[in-house]
Amino acid sequence: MADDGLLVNFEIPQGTLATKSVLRGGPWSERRRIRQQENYHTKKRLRDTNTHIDSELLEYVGTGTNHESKRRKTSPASEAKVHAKPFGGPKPYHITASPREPRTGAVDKPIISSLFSSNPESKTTFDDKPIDPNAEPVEPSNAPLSKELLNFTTLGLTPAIAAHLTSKLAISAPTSIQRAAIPTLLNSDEDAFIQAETGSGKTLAYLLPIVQRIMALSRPKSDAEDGIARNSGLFAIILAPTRELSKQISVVLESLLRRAHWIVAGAVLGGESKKSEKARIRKGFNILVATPGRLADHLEHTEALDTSSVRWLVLDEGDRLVELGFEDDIKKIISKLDFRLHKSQGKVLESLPKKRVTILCSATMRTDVERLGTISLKDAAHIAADPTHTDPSSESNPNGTQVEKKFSVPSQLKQSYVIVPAKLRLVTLIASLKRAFIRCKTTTKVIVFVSCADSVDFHFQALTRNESNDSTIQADATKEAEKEKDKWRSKNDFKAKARASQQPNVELGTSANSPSLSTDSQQVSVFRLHGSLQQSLRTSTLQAFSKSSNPSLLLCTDIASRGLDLPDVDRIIEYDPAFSREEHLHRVGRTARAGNEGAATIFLQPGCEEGYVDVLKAERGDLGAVNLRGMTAEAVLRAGFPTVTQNAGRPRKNVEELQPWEVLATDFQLAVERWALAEPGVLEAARRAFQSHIRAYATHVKDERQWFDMKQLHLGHLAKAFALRDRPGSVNVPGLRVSAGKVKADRKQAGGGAKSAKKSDNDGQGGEDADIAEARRKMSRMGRSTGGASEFNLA
Ligand SMILES: Nc1ncnc2c1ncn2[C@@H]1O[C@H](COP(=O)(O)OP(=O)(O)OP(=O)(O)O)[C@@H](O)[C@H]1O
Repeated sequence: MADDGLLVNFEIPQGTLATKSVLRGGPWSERRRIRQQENYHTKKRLRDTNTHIDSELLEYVGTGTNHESKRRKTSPASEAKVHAKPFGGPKPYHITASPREPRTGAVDKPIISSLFSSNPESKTTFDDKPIDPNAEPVEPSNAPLSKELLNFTTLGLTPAIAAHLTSKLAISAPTSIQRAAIPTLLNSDEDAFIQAETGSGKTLAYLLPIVQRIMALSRPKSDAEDGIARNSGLFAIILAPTRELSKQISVVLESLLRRAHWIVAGAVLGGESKKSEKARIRKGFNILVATPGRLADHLEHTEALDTSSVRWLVLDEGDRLVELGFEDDIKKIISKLDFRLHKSQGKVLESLPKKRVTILCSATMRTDVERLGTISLKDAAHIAADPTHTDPSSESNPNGTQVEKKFSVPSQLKQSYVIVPAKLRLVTLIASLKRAFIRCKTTTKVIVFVSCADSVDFHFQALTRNESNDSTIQADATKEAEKEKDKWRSKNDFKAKARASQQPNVELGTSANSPSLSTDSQQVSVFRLHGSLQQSLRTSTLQAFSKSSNPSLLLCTDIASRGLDLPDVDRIIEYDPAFSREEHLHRVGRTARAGNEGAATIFLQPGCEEGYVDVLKAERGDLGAVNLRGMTAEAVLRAGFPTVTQNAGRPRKNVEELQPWEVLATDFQLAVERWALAEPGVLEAARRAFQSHIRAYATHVKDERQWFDMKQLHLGHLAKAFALRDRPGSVNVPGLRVSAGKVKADRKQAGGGAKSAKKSDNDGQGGEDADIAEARRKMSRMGRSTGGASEFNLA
């Protein structure tokens, strides 16, 4: 029926695993002979059931070596449980090995447990109502408006710029936020706070008025003649939190300036040589895009950087700027700009604002943005996409402007949540990716968000592993298990720890093909991205993902959640839920941009995490009935691991060859587990990922810990999702890949929400510390000591 690797769906005849009789009396050699005979017959009976049981499992459930059976106090039958209540489907029986408490002095043995047993039940009731195919499609909320009704010239842009937008950028009508922002920024010198949902075109909303007003400063009389030059002064500074986002803004700006080649824009982003940046600054820029740290540095040390004529300071992704700890840099920048403007006594430049205008941009609104507003804005206008859309929770910010607390996802986004027991997470992820790539006819791009860099690396390896080695690995499984035992024996060896910490990572590229997701007719490429990669790699990886003509998957941390405008992304999978609701909104906002369609799926575990479904429902309001669906893991697995008859693309096979989805999923899981066991580098990556994942889990913002509660995590089950057969308590990977300073910044970055939650805590002690302490407690229970990996590899 099945090959060697399968361990589910076989029936165990009564008495197969009967308890052994206890032998007393007689010579010891006779007792030993009888026990050996009994072992032999037990093995034979199991073989005679006409089923194939995974050999590793067989050994584990009690027919292993004499050494093992001698060592055990409990009988084999008491360790093997026969579960008559499987996960969904017909009622096959599963044999699972129940985890045992570690014995002092004994070598821990790997645990192989069935995927489909002992899983917690979901309390969520799923709406089985099929989607009405004739239902009216939902109007996109971030799409351009009808060009018959409105175009850019009616908003006050010059015909030349409007024509350039149409011919070079294929943009002919403004979006709602552009309709609201462009006239205000063209005609007034007030500070502004631009708030609109993801993918609504906020970048052009502030760039277009700035470019037009600089172009109007001194137009060239003819095409042959230039107006202002690059050394005429720096008029606008745009700050963005990440280098990726700054680069992206630079690209959009450059494309606009093709219409005004005499205006020169540049970028100082860090990660490049300061010397070459200084040389470019000396030549002069009219518009500068920068990351705050690098700009503050240049303002301090580069004399040639003259900011006396700066008339715009744009803070893009304001909340992220604060979250990443740039508040002090921004204060420094603002005070330097104020001082130099004061010294120049505000040179009058016709068409430019009389004073410096600060524009703060964000898709979400929270305390961080309000604080940044207090630092940077004065009497700011609040520009929202739809001014009629006010929320009862709106309140005044410290500048007296009305701010909208409510923020939602683009209306056309199709959202779903899957309730997945911890053990099934990996196979369900694979199933949902297989489904996404097989279903699509054209190039599709999927982004999978996970909580930490180590988890990105492990899943990248798992998805790109060479499956053709699986059979060799299976044949060598016993040998590898022995090797593994040796490694476990030496795990307390200091030298081994030191060696491991010196080479914590296998050499990994940032892109590769995925045999697990590819089919005969289409290759799927996988990319990985996180903050621990070198900047040049990050840039090239993003470019390669954007330009890839294959169906592609980007595995990443929240480093890719903000502002990035990657083309053709059709699906977001939040494999690990975001640390805060705002972050979740930014993540799902990488799809369904500018009126395009998109889908987003979040993985939640049964138990307290299911409470998050209400947050999703509240987020969608009335549209939830159409655009929010709940699914069981079983439904996703059935779709992703289809039996032969379900798989319409392949020729129909004999009935005997049909394999249920549970078997295919188990097959996949066992293959990944064996692969991890067989390769020491991979095993370490899996353990590291598991460890970092748990630590990262503790950084959910305080308000959301009712749904993401460390105490309710089942570590043993979770370990299976990282292909580990280890007892959680024995996972203790020493060594950190990032420096302490970087980790501090990373924690700030990824746990920013937690940080703000802590601030809002009245007693200031707050849940963050308590939860991190809980993570530590859990980890120390897991590993007795945290073994140097005392921080999160989050970035
Ligand atoms: N008027 C328009 N018509 C069509 N497409 C547009 C228009 N304005 C912007 N876009 C496109 O919409 C996409 C999203 O724009 P942008 O990155 O500025 O969104 P955003 O609001 O800043 O999103 P986020 O909050 O995620 O950063 C870009 O690909 C951009 O080219």
